[in-house]
Amino acid sequence: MAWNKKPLRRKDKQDALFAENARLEEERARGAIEDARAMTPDAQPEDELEVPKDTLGTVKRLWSAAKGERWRFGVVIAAILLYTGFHVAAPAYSAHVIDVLWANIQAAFAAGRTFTVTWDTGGQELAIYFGIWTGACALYSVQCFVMAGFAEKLNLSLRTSIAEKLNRLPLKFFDGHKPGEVVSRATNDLDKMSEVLQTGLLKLMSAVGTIIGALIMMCRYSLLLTGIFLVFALLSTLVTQYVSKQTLRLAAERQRYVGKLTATVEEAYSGRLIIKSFNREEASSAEVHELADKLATASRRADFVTNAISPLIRFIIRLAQVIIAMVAGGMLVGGQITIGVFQAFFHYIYQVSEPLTQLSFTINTLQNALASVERVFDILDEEEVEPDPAVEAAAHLPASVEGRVDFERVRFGYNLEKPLMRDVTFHVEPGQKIAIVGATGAGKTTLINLLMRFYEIGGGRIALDGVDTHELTRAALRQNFGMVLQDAWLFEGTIAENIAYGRPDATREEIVAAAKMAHVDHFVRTMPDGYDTRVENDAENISQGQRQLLTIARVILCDPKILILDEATSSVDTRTERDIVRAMETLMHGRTSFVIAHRLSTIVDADLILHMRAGTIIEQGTHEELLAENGPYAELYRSQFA
Ligand SMILES: Nc1ncnc2c1ncn2[C@@H]1O[C@H](COP(=O)(O)OP(=O)(O)OP(=O)(O)O)[C@@H](O)[C@H]1O
Repeated sequence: MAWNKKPLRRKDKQDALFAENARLEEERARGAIEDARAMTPDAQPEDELEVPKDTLGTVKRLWSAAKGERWRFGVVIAAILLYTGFHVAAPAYSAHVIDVLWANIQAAFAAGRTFTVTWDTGGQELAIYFGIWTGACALYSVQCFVMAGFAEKLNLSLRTSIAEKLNRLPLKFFDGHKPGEVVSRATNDLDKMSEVLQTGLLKLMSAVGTIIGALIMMCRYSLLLTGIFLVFALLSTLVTQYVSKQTLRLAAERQRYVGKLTATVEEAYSGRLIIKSFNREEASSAEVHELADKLATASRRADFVTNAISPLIRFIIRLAQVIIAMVAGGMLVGGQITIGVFQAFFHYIYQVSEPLTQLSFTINTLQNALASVERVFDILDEEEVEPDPAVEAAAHLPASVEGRVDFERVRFGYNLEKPLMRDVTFHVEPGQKIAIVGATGAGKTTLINLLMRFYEIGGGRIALDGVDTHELTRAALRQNFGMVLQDAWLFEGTIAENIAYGRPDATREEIVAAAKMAHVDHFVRTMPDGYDTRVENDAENISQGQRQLLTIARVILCDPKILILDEATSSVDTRTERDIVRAMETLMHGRTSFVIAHRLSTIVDADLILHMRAGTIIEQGTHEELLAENGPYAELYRSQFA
């Protein structure tokens, strides 16, 4: 079912058309809970451990998506190269500075002078050293700033592509994907990508450059010391690799519990009335407590591994430093290295070991982000609706549409293997009222879906005023229809804006006139700010019946040629129901109207009744004709009114 209709609970319970409502209600409730679960941002814990299916392909595609912004990436690379050069040069130059200072100090002591730093006795070297670090800092800021621009522009362009793509996706796509899933692609996945580009990729690139440069310098100073360091570095890398896998696994476990707990709390919140009415409060809060306990345990483990393990890695590096200090100390005493080189070597150890400890974690995060990007591309690759014909090639409806509708041998199925409609034919004259009846799942909504071209037919023809709807643009077709559904959709905005949704240029007078015709003006005036009252918090303060009246006003304002009404059968009071019926009658006057009828009593005056079963029209005619035929409709009618 394409529309999320509200459950039907009415006095005429015996109505055979709605025998399955309870089951439907249950199914819808279940669907809503599943949707809520999918809406939880962290509902896909397995994301944490995901790797891309095609790393190279995804990177290439991301690169082509960055067209127009690649220069920024070029600037980042140049800044990283220069930064790495400065960064690696600094310790080597510091060795020179210390050796110069040390030589000057010794010379001053030998001459019995007090040593002071002047431009010629080390000042010049100190100034250059300061300049190198200032340059490194400046280049670091440049790469962060430009990379942020690159990542956010890329994010924006992909997000825009998704937003445009969603408009071109067929409804079939939305039937098969939970809303939370799609929202998560456009928000979480893209945010993850830009965050990782800004931190992870940047870190990775400058880490690789620094590690290579520093190791070259270390080898130039001493192969022996570098060898000792590499043994320990290898050990710490293995530990890091193992730990980062554990961290991700534990983080995934934590996210799984966060997801479960959020869904359970949401479920308990939305079902609070039912929970209370069945006295299940204790059971409900026990479930929440149990999940909260599990979450606390999972969080404790994840935090321990994340926080307690890095001292272990540092310990391995410190051990390396102690051993290197002992060996290097011997070399210093033996005159194989200078004091400046001694301290510079330790600088390089720091420069290599810090990024090394983070390298495998950074690589995991990058892979994870690429997997997110892949999911974004998956949406962008989804099959789109058949494009509209070009405006000049499209057929045109007459300037004044009359509202004649023809279904000719229409065939359709939601999936190719399972045809639903095989041969649906009927003819509607302008201004007629057509009632569509049938048991739940008979295909009433589907008929409307096809008329509005929400789905494409598999065969046959649907015509409006004799023009094949397939040859029209969807916008040209749909502008002739007004729909009033049971699930009256209001958005966050004022009441006036909600009424004027289809005609944002409508004047206040027109809005009020429409509201009066819909019998909702009185109610609106009782609201705190009248027509300027904001509909917020899912319109909880507006009853189901009032919402429906507001949507009727919305359609009245658009003055469409053809109406589609899902008869009001929601749990509204008798007076509101009378208002709705009257408002609908006003609306139907002089227009072709399709009414999805839920009660046979309201359709006896219809010009044409389409009785549907299993996707097919099994009978059609006026009420009298169908009674005279004495078929299934007559039987149904007699079962209700006998
Ligand atoms: N989006 C969809 N994807 C796949 N199958 C669908 C979809 N919408 C409806 N169906 C199936 O098509 C058949 C007709 O459904 P439809 O919603 O048209 O019935 P209906 O007569 O409007 O029912 P109800 O009175 O309960 O609203 C049902 O078997 C339903 O399960």
